[in-house]
Amino acid sequence: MARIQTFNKIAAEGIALLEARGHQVGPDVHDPDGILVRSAKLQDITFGPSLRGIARAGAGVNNVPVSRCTEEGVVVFNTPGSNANSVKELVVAGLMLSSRKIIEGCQWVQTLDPAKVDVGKEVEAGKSAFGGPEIAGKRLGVIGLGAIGVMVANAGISLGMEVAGYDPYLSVNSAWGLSRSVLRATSLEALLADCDYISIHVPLNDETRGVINADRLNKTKKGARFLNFSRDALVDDQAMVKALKDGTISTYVTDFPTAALLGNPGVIAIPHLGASTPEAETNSAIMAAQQLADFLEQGNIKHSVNFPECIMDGNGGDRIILANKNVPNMVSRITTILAEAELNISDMLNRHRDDLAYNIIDVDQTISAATVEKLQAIDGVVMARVVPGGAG
Ligand SMILES: NC(=O)c1ccc[n+]([C@@H]2O[C@H](COP(=O)([O-])OP(=O)(O)OC[C@H]3O[C@@H](n4cnc5c(N)ncnc54)[C@H](O)[C@@H]3O)[C@@H](O)[C@H]2O)c1
Ligand SMILES: O=C(O)CC[C@@H](O)C(=O)O
Repeated sequence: MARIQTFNKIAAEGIALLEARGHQVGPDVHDPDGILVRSAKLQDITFGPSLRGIARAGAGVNNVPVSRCTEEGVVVFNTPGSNANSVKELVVAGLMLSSRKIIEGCQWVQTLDPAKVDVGKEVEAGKSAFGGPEIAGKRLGVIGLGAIGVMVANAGISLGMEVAGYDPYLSVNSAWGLSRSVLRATSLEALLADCDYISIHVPLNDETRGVINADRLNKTKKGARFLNFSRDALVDDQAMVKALKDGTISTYVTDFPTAALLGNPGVIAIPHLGASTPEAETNSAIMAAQQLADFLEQGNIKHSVNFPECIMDGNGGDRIILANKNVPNMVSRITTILAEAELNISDMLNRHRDDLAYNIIDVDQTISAATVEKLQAIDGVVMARVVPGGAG
């Protein structure tokens, strides 16, 4: 049984999955082995020595201190694609909202006083103030063609738009999913200069922070509509406000309102609703719970953002999981200690990602605490634990 602390409200299906597997789950769980989180910021939280894994029910992990987790041997998971359709649908709504003055028009209708005016007549007389162009035939630029970007690009094609995409790290999987009609933008600047509607779908990291800045906005097509359903800090807010004022950007639709944006004409601020559908919340919670449970119970790693993917079927005996710096001679030092403890290795898997290696080792005998301590003491070992019967 593992102890799993929840941050945020996690969909009941994910909690039920963990409880059905015998784990204790809830917001008040102390000394957790695992954490299940949505958007709560974990940066300021000190993790206890028992913590082994953090599962983010969602795509973005900028609320998790991933580098610190890696140093402490804590595996961080996310749930790629689990909420992509939910975001795509809201982006489609955002395209319409940015084009047609639907929000202003609805707000105006509510101001009409039926005691004083004929509402039907007033609507017909006043509606011309709220017109806006169709999106069909216009050009949509999609920055980042991952789970969400591919769906948005394909939706744009279905809606009769010309679509251009920009993603220097496009995966083979995304390429397979992308409509053949989507054009390839040769650079971010080319996409910005050429598109009437621009939607950004990249993770927030050191490379992408502030990627939409004053310089790039200056090169953006006059009057473009910009949609940000990814993260606030991708866009320089002050530069965006200036671009809205001088007409470079006609509408900024964002799922991440900030103080600097509120009250500025042309801003459509949505309260982070991209993943707020029952379907997405359920998908994300189940996927996060499943991945965390598989790791805590068996040491298997799927969809981690800091550890390599590593999955091995077991043989019913004890299993040791071990993370180490990816330097020469580590495997021989590990296996020497196991041999000295007269443990017979029945199966072993070693995978690496960047500077980190991860091992799953199944043995025929029971592993003692003393052996684990010797493994942990090897210079370069970040984490070593036994998963009792984990190879079962
Ligand atoms: N509004 C919401 O509720 C909501 C929900 C889900 C995800 N998100 C945000 O959307 C982001 C994307 O989600 P996803 O599921 O599509 O992720 P993903 O990992 O499937 O796709 C991200 C894509 O961005 C590309 N990319 C990375 N750096 C880039 C760069 N510098 N320029 C261009 N492309 C770059 C990657 O190659 C990848 O294809 C998440 O990181 C998260 O921040 C928001
Ligand atoms: O949990 C949410 O509501 C939002 C999740 C979203 O921002 C994500 O990155 O997946």
